[in-house]
Amino acid sequence: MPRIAYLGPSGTFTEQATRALTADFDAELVPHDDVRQALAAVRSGEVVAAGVPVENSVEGSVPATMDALVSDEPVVAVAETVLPVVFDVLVRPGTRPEEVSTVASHPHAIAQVRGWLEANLPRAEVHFAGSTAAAAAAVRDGEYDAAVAAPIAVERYPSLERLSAGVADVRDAFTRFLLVRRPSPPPEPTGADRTSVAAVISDEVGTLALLLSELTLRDINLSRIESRPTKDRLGEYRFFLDFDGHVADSRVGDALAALRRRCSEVRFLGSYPKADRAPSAIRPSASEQAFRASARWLDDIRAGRIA
Ligand SMILES: O=C(O)C(=O)Cc1ccccc1
Repeated sequence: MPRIAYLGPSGTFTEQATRALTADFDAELVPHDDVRQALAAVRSGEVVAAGVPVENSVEGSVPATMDALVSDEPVVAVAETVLPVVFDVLVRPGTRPEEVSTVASHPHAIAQVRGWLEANLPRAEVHFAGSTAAAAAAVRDGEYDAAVAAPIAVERYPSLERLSAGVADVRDAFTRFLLVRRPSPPPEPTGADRTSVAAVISDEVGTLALLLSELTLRDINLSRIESRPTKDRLGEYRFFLDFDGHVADSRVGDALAALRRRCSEVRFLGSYPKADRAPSAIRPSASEQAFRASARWLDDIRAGRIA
């Protein structure tokens, strides 16, 4: 049975997402304390893949995941899923709100319940944990008084109870998760795919604008752009781009080759079916057919076949 790592311990949103991402086959899910360790297990071959949180509709990207994706040996995403995110606030049985002096969770969870905490636990000191379930385990162990956790956590930590359920400052928040593995041929194109890359650009006038133009010119819809310092030099940034299309699509392959020429470093982070399965709208001039026809036309010219 394939072993698949996830950001644990048991009871995280990432566990829920990883179960959804591996629903089609039997897998043994292995919790890891942070994303870096989960990806290290992928890189070493200890597991075949890992489920990791990547971005949230309220709080944006998960920086630990961005950094872990581009450090060390290459890894690629092969699938994504999106989960709605609402939280439970868990306490040891009998704890009353006025007795809660510390509350812990993953930074992304805390960011999404700040308003609720101010209104309901205004005196509680906030602590960050490696994951929502790590916070629940710490409450069980008496380290903190309350945890902001995923709805599945109360089943995994039966010695805790809900102080409040369905907590979220912003209704309809979603988090996107990726299933990541060692490089292998990407999944077949579906017509509704996403491609992720990380590119380091040189510190010259207009480089970012030119990079983006390479996508625009080919009708490629950008769904995310995020920068993180390369950590090598002050002012040097790596841009994480997610855009519609599959590396097997001519327009995407063409754009990737252009990025490779323009950037000092480009890391391909995968082409995989979009969770919403929504096909992207492409003008006829950027269709596969148009790209292939124009390539044939050029080949003909080069071979002296001019009609
Ligand atoms: O800690 C978790 O449960 C995670 O999976 C990370 C996370 C945190 C907050 C919202 C979504 C995912």
